[in-house]
Amino acid sequence: MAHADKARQGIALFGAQGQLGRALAQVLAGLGPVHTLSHADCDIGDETAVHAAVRRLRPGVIVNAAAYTAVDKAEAERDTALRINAYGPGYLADAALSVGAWLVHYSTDYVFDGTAGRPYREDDLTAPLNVYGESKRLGEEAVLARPLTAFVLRTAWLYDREGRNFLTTVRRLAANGPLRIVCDQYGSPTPVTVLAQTTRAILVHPRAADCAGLYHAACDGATSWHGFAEAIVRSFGLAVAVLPITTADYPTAAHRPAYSVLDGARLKEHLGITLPSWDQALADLFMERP
Ligand SMILES: NC(=O)C1=CN([C@@H]2O[C@H](COP(=O)(O)OP(=O)(O)OC[C@H]3O[C@@H](n4cnc5c(N)ncnc54)[C@H](O)[C@@H]3O)[C@@H](O)[C@H]2O)C=CC1
Repeated sequence: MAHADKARQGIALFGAQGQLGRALAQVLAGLGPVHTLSHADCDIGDETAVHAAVRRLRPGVIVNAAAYTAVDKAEAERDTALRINAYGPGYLADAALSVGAWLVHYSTDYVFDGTAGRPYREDDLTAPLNVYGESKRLGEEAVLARPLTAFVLRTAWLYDREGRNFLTTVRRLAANGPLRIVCDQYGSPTPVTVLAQTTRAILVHPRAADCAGLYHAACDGATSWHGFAEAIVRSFGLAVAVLPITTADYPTAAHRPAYSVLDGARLKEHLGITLPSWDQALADLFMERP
């Protein structure tokens, strides 16, 4: 079947009400009918519910934007994180196999321990530092172990102009005076719109069917949370100081990698797709809606 026909047959979008899910619903709309499923419509940790939803919709493509994303809370809720992030993707992969659908699934830079000292490639050793990362790694493995056309996209530091994320939090807290932000964790902030457009570019690519697998899909370049906060403050034109603090000054339940930058060379090599630099992507977001 030709590549574009898979999406034309219908896209079942799980996690449609999350920040990435909302962007995907908009960006994928032109490709074919998009069936949006929220947590209330289908719990991806419920194998029977997943199979029933997929049997009913018979999509050509399943896109899974549903996940347990509370990184710190996951330390105390391991079973729930595993149910949703490790077993859920396996159920979706089995359901995709049963109807011949492709599967797009998202994973995280937090599968790495942050000690590489250079951007991580897809075949670098994973060694998650926290339960969330561990649960996401198991989810990737569950999808990639099944013999189906699956794209597992590891992404990082997602944000949007709306909803609850780092950008909106910085904007809100800036009203209360100087911000204290961690300066010794490095990553690549990625707007959800950029990741949604990347997903679309993969699905319409003429060679997509031959290029299934694991890809790093985050914006190019890197910054610290402190550097990102400074850029956000500048973008909003806010007059507030952003003070650097260390990870040790801001203890959290979950340990996080110090350097989880993702190398996007494989996506470029196999599919010719590149993502913009993180600062260009932030600027673009403000160009769209000053
Ligand atoms: N937010 C970030 O910074 C990063 C996110 N990711 C990954 O990107 C993907 C999208 O993340 P976001 O949109 O930021 O997350 P989000 O937390 O905004 O959205 C997740 C959605 O999943 C839904 N959900 C939770 N449990 C569910 C269940 N059992 N069944 C069905 N739906 C359920 C939630 O209701 C929510 O709408 C996830 O796979 C996440 O692990 C990867 C790296 C960084």
